[in-house]
Amino acid sequence: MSLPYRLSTEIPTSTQDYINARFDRYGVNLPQMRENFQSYIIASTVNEEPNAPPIRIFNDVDAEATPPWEFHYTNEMFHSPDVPPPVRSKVYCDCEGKCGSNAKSKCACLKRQEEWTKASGGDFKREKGFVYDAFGRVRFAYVPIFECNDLCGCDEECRNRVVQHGRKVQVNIRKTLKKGWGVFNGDNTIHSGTFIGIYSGELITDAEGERRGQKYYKRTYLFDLDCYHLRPLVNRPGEPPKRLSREELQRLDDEWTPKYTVDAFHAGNFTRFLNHSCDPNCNMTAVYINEGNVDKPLLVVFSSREIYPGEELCFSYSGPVDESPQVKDGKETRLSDEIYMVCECGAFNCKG
Ligand SMILES: C[S@@+](CC[C@H](N)C(=O)[O-])C[C@H]1O[C@@H](n2cnc3c(N)ncnc32)[C@H](O)[C@@H]1O
Repeated sequence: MSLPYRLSTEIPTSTQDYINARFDRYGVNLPQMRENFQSYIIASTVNEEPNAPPIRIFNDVDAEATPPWEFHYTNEMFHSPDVPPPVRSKVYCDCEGKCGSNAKSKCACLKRQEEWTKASGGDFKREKGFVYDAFGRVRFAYVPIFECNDLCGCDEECRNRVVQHGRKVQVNIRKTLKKGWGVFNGDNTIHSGTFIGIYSGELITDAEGERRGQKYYKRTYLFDLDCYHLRPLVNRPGEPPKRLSREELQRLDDEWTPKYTVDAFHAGNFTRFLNHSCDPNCNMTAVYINEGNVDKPLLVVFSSREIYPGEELCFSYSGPVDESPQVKDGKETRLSDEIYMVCECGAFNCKG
């Protein structure tokens, strides 16, 4: 069963075109210009996340009024015509009220979550139940999350519905000294495991991502759907996930190429401004809601530790920080395509 979706050819451009045609007026660093950008963000997302705290824009570094008006602000995924349309997940539960997460529960969503948690190689004694705790925070990282969906019987208060309820944290977009624009925490501490935002944008094929990667100069907004949890499925499409040994996973790594990439250049939300850090406080997790195609999870940003008011939110563009470095021709290489000559994250363990 198909799901409603929008094509990348439908990305709205009228607001960007309007502002850019009047750049002499709108390019000036005045409070009014920042307010226009803030209002544009609210207007673009008010229907899907009416309770999301407003995002503010700050620049005390230079004369740029706002981030460039080069993208459509959205939390949605716009599909490139050569990416398969979304298909509805065949798994849903018939729970009433909230889904139970104990051993007696017959919840189909819980069963699927536990299968994937197990296959992802975690400590299954500790990592039982839904990934979210009673406060909607992630209990263990690097496990794909399968939320309850539109066909499930449970209510909106079910603990297995977090990303679908939208952003609750207050974040700001602020110009940094050396990394362009970045995302900063607002006035409240963000607890570890909190949902921050969906890395939304254009969903394109890996080949198109490679092509665009060659063209982008200095800045890139490309992120592969390079999900570790999908590796065991490489030779067994459509089958349930299976726990594999470390050696088997290593072997599968060689055969693995991600199929899709998210490009947040033309469309995206505040997460497109998240910079890289070698000592990150956020991570990216694969989350499924209604999508039944395991190759097409949402890339979702969660905090990975407590983040204090005013702190910059960053994640590691090279994947989990404790992942062993890739070595090619005797040299350590990075795993992703970040475009900058020198890392300016400033972390004590910065790899440069
Ligand atoms: C996804 S964008 C992040 C938002 C970007 N700062 C902006 O102003 O639009 C990625 C780009 O930000 C810059 N960047 C991110 N992290 C960086 C870092 N640690 N050091 C230097 N540049 C960084 C690079 O230009 C990179 O290609």
